[in-house]
Amino acid sequence: MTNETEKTLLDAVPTQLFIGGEWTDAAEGRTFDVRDPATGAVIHTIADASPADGIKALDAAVAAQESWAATPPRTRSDILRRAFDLVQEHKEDLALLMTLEMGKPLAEARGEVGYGGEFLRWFSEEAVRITGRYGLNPEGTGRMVVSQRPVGPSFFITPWNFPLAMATRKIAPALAAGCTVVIKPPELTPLTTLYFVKLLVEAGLPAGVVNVFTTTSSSAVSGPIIADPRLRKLSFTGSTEVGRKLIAQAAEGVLRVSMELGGNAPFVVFDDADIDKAVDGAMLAKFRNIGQACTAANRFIVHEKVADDFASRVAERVASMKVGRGTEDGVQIGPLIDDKAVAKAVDLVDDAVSRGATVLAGGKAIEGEGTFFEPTVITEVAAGSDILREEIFGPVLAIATFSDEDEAVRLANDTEYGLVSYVFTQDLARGHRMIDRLETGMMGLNVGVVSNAAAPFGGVKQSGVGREGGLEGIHEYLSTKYTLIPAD
Ligand SMILES: O=CCCC(=O)O
Repeated sequence: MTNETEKTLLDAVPTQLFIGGEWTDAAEGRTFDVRDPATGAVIHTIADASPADGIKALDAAVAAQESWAATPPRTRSDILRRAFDLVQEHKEDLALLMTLEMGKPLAEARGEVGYGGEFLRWFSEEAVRITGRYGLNPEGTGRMVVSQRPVGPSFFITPWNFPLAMATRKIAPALAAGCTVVIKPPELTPLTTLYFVKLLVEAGLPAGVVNVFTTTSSSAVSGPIIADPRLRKLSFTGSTEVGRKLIAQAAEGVLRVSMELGGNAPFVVFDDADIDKAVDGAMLAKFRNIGQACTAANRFIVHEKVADDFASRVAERVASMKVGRGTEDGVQIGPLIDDKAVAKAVDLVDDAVSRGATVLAGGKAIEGEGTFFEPTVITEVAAGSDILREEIFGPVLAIATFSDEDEAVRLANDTEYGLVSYVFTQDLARGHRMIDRLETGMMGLNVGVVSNAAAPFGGVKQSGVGREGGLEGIHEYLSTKYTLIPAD
């Protein structure tokens, strides 16, 4: 059941597609329900786009591309900056909306508004710093001009776990660079994007520059857009399995792609680590977003001399975590996104236990309303356990041990993923060695969260292609153009 505040907020969320600057029904007026994972109750009913609706969204983005690319960078920057201010003004609404549709605790949802909003501010600052080069060629016969052009109409498929930040992390650099956008928010958490787009319009975004469709038929609607020769760029955040298929589809049109895919982050604790800091870092790296982050620590690889101490300290913290609907005071662990996520956590824990792991805290799904799983610590996890190989995406902290640095590196790198790693050591030289030796696109050295709008977010190996955020982020939406002009 929703209360009056929640009802008023939900009533303010658009229920239609946003195409060419107009809110419009889906073909044949089709709709679908959005549910609160904490209760299973329907909280909103919104438009369910067809493939034809998707193509209309692309038509609008294509029609707006030339004028948006020609819009002065300062104007693009000002719109993004106003959008940042509006996000701050509507912080409480956006946070509550994310908690309602995704389940994360309200305090964390507020944190996401801060994080997601920063991409708007950062790229409002980057929009006016797109530069080029000018110089004489070596022969002295020509002047070489190197400039940056917007890539063109871009299609975004965003995930359910960070409903605001994953949208702003893609939309803001695209707009800053002069690209128009079609975005498909996730079926499970579409409301935040719809609400955010209302704010973009209020910030002065011209018609057709951002177009949104919501749908229950993701591949059927996305496929024709990706196959359309007018599209220039595809950006996706989600699983490696889906990303691989999208890359294959994008290859047909030789599209630029940015892929932020799965992770299997190692969290390595050396015997010289400050254990208090390692425990604090572990709580963040594991339980942020109820463990449902691609950056979540997946494998705790702890030196055998400190493993018992580390395990008992995290287990004590975990046992006292409050579980409940994210809107309740003091809740640290909300529901998982759906039944499948709960079943996966159950299977991974059962498999590890059947191979000899010990449960120190939690360990089970919570019976009753909603999709809750107890925050869990398991230790003595044996090599070969599924939990060391698969992305958990839930509040389960699994500990295995090592005896020397080479073994720690071997275990940490023993995965096809390479998004982020976490290392705890007080030995500076060892920390530097780990930066070189761990095969990940990002690393936290004595810290449990690395995400920041000013930092290049992305992975190596099967964790993806490209970087979002930082100085690098805008270049995903720019292509380099070289022009030669005779010198005389
Ligand atoms: O789950 C992916 C995004 C996580 C983050 O931006 O910190």
